[in-house]
Amino acid sequence: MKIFSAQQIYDADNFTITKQDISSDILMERSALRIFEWMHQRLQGAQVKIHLFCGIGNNGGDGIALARYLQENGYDIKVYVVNYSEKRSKDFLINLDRLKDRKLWPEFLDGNHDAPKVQREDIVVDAIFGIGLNRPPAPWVGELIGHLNVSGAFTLAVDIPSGMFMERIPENPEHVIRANYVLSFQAPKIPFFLPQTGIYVNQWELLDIGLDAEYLLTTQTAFEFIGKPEVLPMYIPRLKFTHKGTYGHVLAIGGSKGKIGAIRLASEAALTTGAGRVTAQIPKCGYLPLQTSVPEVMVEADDQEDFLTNFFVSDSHSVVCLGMGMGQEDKTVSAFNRFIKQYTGPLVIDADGLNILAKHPELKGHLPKDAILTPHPKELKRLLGDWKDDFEKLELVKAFSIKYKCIVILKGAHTIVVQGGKGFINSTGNPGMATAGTGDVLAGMVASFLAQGYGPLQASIFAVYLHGLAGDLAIAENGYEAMTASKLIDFIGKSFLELFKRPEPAPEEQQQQP
Ligand SMILES: NC(=O)C1=CN([C@@H]2O[C@H](COP(=O)(O)OP(=O)(O)OC[C@H]3O[C@@H](n4cnc5c(N)ncnc54)[C@H](O)[C@@H]3O)[C@@H](O)[C@H]2O)[C@@H](O)CC1
Ligand SMILES: Nc1ncnc2c1ncn2[C@@H]1O[C@H](COP(=O)(O)OP(=O)(O)O)[C@@H](O)[C@H]1O
Ligand SMILES: [K+]
Repeated sequence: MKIFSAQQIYDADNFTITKQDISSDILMERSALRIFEWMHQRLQGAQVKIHLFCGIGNNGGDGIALARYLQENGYDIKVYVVNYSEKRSKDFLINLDRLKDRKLWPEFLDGNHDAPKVQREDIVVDAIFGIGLNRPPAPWVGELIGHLNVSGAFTLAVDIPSGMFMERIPENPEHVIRANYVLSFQAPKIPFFLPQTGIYVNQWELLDIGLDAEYLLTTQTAFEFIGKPEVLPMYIPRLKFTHKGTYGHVLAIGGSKGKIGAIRLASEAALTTGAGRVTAQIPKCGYLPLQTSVPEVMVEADDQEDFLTNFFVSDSHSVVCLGMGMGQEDKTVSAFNRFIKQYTGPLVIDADGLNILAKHPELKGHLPKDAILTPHPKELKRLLGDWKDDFEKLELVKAFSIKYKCIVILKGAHTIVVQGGKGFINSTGNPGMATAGTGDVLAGMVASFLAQGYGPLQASIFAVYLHGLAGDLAIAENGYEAMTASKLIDFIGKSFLELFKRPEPAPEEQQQQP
């Protein structure tokens, strides 16, 4: 699913208005009606107090139009106009007049009076600012937002929480609505997925307001949101007359004394994701433990007891996945140095592989084309240096990916796969996965898909999605706290099966079946 910029949304509006030959207030009417339907379906006429805080732009206009629907259907509402500017939008004014025609007079707030009282059991509709916010709210508006946040009332944000920018972080973190629910028009917005701004969005849902399908389909976006519909077509079915040679050979290089488990997790994950064969190259101390714990993995031990001193890659290996638990001993760094200068095949670099790259920036130029790097935020910082905020971080990653022609899997609550100027934002996963070793599992899964013939971008996106899905299935059985990386591997199989599940048919469809 595409994630549009604010400008692209405005363009989509204009395109739709011209093509459908409608006036702009029709789009506002559709927006308000969709929100009303959503609320009415849940509230069923309940007499809970609904406070609508409306700005003076189109977001406010949506709120004002919604108030009309709520009033017509007998809801107990109170409408406030947050009068932060004299530049009221045309469609806001049209809807304000329609409201007044119904003898509904909003209370105008200008910061000179106490903020309205809102009880815990009330509902707040936040329609103060939408995607048009371009500077921090005036202090009194910010304080009003803060006041609503502490009220404890259920807060439903229209399109985007007020105070949230589309392209930067807020200056005052208290001056952004903390929405229980965001009803966003047509497409999700990028700040919903970044750690610094996603905190304001508890849950979100999309409402279709009928923006032009051709525009939506043909417009290229900087980001995409990855769900099942995007991932399913990537799947390569396994054919009958295939054999283990068909599914590639992953060489997992890493491990050091006390960290052999990292290689175990990556190798086992690679096998469980479908690689034909997996070989682990590890220091001697891990030979017996690895052989006995995962008998399917072939093990090649280094001469050194506690760390790696040599990487041996042959033509039989289709993919190299390295760095997990590897350490950064001088001789390991030298081995990495020799390897990266001559290896040109498919490559996944994780953990200490990334740390070595960060300490020896001259080696970055030797990355093979389409190498896949899987940093968590700390590893990324070592690699790229610091950034101002999450938006700048994304720009830095994009620039890095373009410069080194590599793919960066930026791990987090919403992992983002970056290739060139484009980011693919993952939809699966949960905080239960914030536990040691889950990143090693991901590295093994990416390598596995590469070995099976998936393209580098597809392997990255597919692995990230399935890894999160396995996490979601695992917590459904184990809860968040008891989740471990090993359990995650146990759910890789089920996550494939989940992928192929069809949605339950609706009751009427069931009846029609013979
Ligand atoms: N295609 C869509 O998604 C549609 C969106 N609509 C609504 O339109 C909204 C965008 O409306 P607008 O562009 O009018 O913008 P907003 O309603 O978000 O903001 C109002 C206006 O105030 C000004 N402003 C920005 N920051 C300010 C600040 N800190 N203090 C004072 N004034 C400030 C700007 O000029 C801005 O246009 C969307 O979020 C959505 O709610 C719908 O009405 C129609 C269709
Ligand atoms: N809050 C979260 N929600 C979803 N996924 C998460 C969350 N925290 C961590 N993860 C996922 O767990 C993995 C952790 O990787 P990493 O930090 O490298 O762990 P390790 O180095 O211990 O293997 C990543 O894939 C990340 O996306
Ligand atoms: K809003």
